[in-house]
Amino acid sequence: PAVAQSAGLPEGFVRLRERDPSIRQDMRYAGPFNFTGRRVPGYLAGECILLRPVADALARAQARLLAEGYSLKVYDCYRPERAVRAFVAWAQSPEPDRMAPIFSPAIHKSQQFALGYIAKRSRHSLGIAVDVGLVRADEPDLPTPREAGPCDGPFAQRARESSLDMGTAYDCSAAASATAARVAPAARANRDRLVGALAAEGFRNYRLEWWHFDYGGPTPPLRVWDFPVK
Ligand SMILES: C[C@@H](N)C(=O)N[C@H](C)C(=O)O
Ligand SMILES: [Zn+2]
Repeated sequence: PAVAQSAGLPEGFVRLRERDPSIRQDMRYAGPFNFTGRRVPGYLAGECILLRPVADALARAQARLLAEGYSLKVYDCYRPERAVRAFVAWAQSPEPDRMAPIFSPAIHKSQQFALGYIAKRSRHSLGIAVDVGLVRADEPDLPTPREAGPCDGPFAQRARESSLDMGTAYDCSAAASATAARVAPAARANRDRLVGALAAEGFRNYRLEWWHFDYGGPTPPLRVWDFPVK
């Protein structure tokens, strides 16, 4: 269904909450529980913003999943370009990586871009990419975690973000995050369900990250954006 222009956003963008309030949101870069350990520049609010056709496609995938007892949960959507610049500065800074034991147990932050876990020209800044996980539709909304064990460790010790085991926690810079990596059978089934529901609506998964999807359907002309998330 058509929705009115989202107030304060450039034409063509919509707040996902207005398009589909049933999709859960835990926008990690708007607070300190992410790999940088700080709120990321450009995120003034924990709001998922996307180009309208992308939000529409996500809402269709959500309808598909709700019918099976599952729900989507988004962690990042449109990403201002200044946030990407902040990721580059973070990776290059000599400051110790306090969050490494949680988000990147085996790699140094200076390797993040070369290994493909963060992009210098991210499709998130075009408004067509989404970081999204799967939860059970009947599980209570979990608060943003404040601490956690290693993201590729045992399910019970990882960040508490879903009752479903996805094989790693969100934003885990580790080999087990690759969508086709060998993971427990339940996690394999959960990844397959997520990829299947999104692929059916035009999203392509990024092979190194089970949670990252780019929309491949028709959109308005694409460009890099830097308006703040609010
Ligand atoms: C940083 C992570 N959440 C992510 O989105 N990675 C891809 C590669 C990106 O930065 O576009
Ligand atoms: Zn992503």
